[in-house]
Amino acid sequence: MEKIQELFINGEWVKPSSEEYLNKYNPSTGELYGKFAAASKEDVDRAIDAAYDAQKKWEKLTSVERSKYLYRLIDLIRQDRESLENLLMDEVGKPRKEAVQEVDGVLDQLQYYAEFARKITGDVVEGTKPERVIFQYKVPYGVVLAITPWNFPAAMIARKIGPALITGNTVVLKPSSDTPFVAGWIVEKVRQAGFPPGTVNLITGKGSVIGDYMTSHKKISVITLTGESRTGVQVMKSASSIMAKLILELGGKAPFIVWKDADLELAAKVLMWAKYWNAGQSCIAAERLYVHEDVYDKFLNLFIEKTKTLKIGEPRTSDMGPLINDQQLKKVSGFVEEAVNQGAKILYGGGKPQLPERYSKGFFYMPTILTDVKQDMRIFREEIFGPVIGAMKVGDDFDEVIELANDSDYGLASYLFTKDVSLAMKAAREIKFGELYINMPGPEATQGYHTGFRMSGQAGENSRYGVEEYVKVKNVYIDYSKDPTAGEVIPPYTD
Ligand SMILES: NC(=O)C1=CN([C@@H]2O[C@H](COP(=O)(O)OP(=O)(O)OC[C@H]3O[C@@H](n4cnc5c(N)ncnc54)[C@H](OP(=O)(O)O)[C@@H]3O)[C@@H](O)[C@H]2O)C=CC1
Ligand SMILES: O=C(O)[C@H](O)CO
Repeated sequence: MEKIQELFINGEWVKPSSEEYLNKYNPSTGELYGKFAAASKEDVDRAIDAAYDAQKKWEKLTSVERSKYLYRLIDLIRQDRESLENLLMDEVGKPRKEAVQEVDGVLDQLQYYAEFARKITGDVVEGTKPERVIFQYKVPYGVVLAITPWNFPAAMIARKIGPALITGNTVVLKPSSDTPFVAGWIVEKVRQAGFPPGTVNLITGKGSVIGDYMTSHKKISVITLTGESRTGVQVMKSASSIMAKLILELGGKAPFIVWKDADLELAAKVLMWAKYWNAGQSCIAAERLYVHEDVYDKFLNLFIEKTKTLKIGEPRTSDMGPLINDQQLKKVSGFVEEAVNQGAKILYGGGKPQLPERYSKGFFYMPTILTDVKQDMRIFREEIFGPVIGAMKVGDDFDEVIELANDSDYGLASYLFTKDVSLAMKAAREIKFGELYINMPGPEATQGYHTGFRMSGQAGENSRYGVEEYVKVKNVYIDYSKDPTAGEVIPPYTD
């Protein structure tokens, strides 16, 4: 039976008022996978109105009462996790192990935020006189517009609705048009968990069509977007008209630095994760390889040998699946062609893999390694978001390597492999990236603050800092003396 994803507004599954639906294609086969609702502006208004009205009641619950809904949601997801794993393999093309890992991440994040009950505390600060006091309350903003990407579609939703809900905000969720069914699956669990109507609403549809309307809607107080940097720029422009609080988790261009004293086996193994996890479709993926000249050839040969062991194909029986859609496939192959035209050389991969007929129309691309890449090539400047990496040989000047790493419009994740503690601490100080992984793989931990410099976004998610992004500090001043104006400078001043 054809899969259809409807909208979820004020506690009910509803059809789009336009009766219009958009197509979603299976990335492994290129075949039509299902259809999802194309919400109209009227649908958006109804969803935001529902969230706005529900929020007034939701914030009056205690955080413990709100957390009980989250714990019920966690149980419902855990009980039915296999169907979400299957959906991630089908809708995103994720290999089984990564689908299991993502559902673990959903549960871990929701648990982390539910445990913030009773921990969202304000302050009581002394006033300017003995009988004055200032109460600093941490209060919810109101309605949160959560806009999510397709690459970790379930985990990115959990990372937004978790902190938004526990702090007393309500949510309108706009998922990627590449993963509407994962979003629908999670929202159905929200419904089963008994969240009050309007607490969480689902609006599907093209961001390019309804995005500006949603992000300039007067009843929206917070916009949390995970997506491309150019989308973040567009959202900033549109949201400026309502001065919404922005949480922007955007693109990455992670440098992966292998120093002359590195454990090469460890670095190569970690690079297998940092480059091929989710077929390289990750904001923290290694996107630029800088290897010390003394170990360059040895390390690249080691990495190529490991890359050759990867099984490419359909998600349930392979190590690496397809890219998400045909547009991404064209974009990734374009980076490789352009780099070769500019003088880079392909050491391994390039082009589509040979696959059985059923998958021949899937959006697959070979793991690809290039050498002789230059710092000014587009493959080193812009986010590839695929299983492709260019390598550059670097000399013995570590300051220069830090400069090369920081020379990027992006500043999210970075990686360094060295046994020299002083070099590692120097990089920790001088690298201008939100995350530096030293001699280890990622991904970011729920208790780590996931944030980036420059075009990688602003504010951040996860950790207690991520929770604080969803509350505003409200200051209430009280003077309980007999004469609150005693000694104050109050006109008139002249007799
Ligand atoms: N920093 C981080 O933590 C992470 C960052 N990312 C980044 O996300 C990107 C990949 O995700 P992808 O989904 O392709 O990113 P996109 O920017 O294409 O889309 C992200 C979301 O924004 C929506 N959108 C698109 N245009 C607008 C608009 N004008 N107004 C409002 N919303 C809009 C999209 O809807 P629609 O699909 O309908 O276009 C989608 O829901 C990569 O750049 C990656 O680095 C991914 C994961 C984590
Ligand atoms: O890297 C990403 O794309 C997400 O933050 C998952 O780690």
